[in-house]
Amino acid sequence: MNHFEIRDGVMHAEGVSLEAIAAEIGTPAYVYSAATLRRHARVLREALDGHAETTDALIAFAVKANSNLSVLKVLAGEGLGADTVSEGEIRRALAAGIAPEKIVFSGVGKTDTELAFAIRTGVLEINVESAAELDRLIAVAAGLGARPDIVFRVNPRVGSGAHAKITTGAPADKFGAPVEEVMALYARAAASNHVRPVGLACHIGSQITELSPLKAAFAVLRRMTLDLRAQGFEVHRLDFGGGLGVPYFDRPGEADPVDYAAVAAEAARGLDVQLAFEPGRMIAANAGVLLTRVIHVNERPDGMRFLVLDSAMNDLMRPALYDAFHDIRPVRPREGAAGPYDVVGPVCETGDTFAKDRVLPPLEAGDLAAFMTAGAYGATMANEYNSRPLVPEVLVDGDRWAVVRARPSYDEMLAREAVAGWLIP
Ligand SMILES: Cc1ncc(COP(=O)(O)O)c(C=O)c1O
Ligand SMILES: N[C@@H](CCCC[NH3+])C(=O)O
Repeated sequence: MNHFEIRDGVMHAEGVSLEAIAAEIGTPAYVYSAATLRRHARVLREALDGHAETTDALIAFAVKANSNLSVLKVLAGEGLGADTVSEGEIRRALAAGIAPEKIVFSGVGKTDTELAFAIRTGVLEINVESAAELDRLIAVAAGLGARPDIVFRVNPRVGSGAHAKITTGAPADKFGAPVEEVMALYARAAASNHVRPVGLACHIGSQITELSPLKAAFAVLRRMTLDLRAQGFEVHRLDFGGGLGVPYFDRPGEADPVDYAAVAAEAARGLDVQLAFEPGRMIAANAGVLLTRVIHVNERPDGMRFLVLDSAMNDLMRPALYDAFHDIRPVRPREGAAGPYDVVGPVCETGDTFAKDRVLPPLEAGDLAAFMTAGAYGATMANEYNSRPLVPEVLVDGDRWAVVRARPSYDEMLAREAVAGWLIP
């Protein structure tokens, strides 16, 4: 079921008209559907419940995809944990009521301060990505008299994802340690009194629409588990990462969570391990839209036709960064023939182009439109370039809605800065 649909001629998020939201808080604004978030969490949980190996798996939502406290709270209510990559994300997960035992701490460059924070918090596991990090973690844990559980993130040499900038498992990617290195690091960690190696992790990329690369990566972890056990090491946790793709409506084919669960279950068969998954996009992407208004249509004598929106690359960076496709739909569709537009924002960059030659239904100055599939890596990647105030976020839940991140006023934006004392006469 789609929770963003046209009713009485206007697009609604669940029971709330997007026109009503725009009238009250202005545009641009992200709007999330709590029902869609819950549905996606349940779809994955039910798929995992289909196999003995995956039934008790931890679903740790990748906070980087959408870190809004209300979104995390909705997902915490569904029993999800959190995959985090910074102290800030751990703090967000905790603030949303996610228990430390459901928090995974990943990332290629965790600082000593962040590692100490994670240890003191008592997170489920720290995913170690390199020899350099292992050494620092051992020193930090020794200083605290602690012995955290760690999992090694393997770079399985299987890269996948919709764009070169979002693969993470190819040999030259900065993520994870090569298989042979992990085998050596595992022994080094097991010999330390300050970390306890308990398993392996991988995450090979994002917006993955075919299961074969995931299957290959999971098979690497399976083989390593058997090899490590044969050497007498304990391996009881496997973290299969995230990466599952979603429909962006430009091309067919997202991976089916039921098939995904089957692939994961097969890889873990007979291993008697505790599994974790770190989905981000799959949970949040289609649970959000970016609501925007047409500033004007610039029809030039040279034939170019620009649809100039009040949202820009600073609000939704994916098209500029990855040439990503986002479906653009009128909030109140008009009668008339569709036609091509170059869809742009007001930021002073040629790259501030959402789509070129996109055939869209008629749109006029003042009309509202929605970027679909914007609930993941939208608001979290937004910034204030061109001194455009940070885009606000709204959560809809049935007939209720609330602003869950307010648009800063210009005064608030300026108040974060200061003029150095010596510059004031
Ligand atoms: C370690 C890790 N886990 C999980 C994710 C979430 O990925 P996705 O949103 O594609 O599911 C990411 C981001 O790609 C990641 O780097
Ligand atoms: N931010 C990216 C995906 C990277 C995921 C994080 N490793 C996107 O919007 O598609």
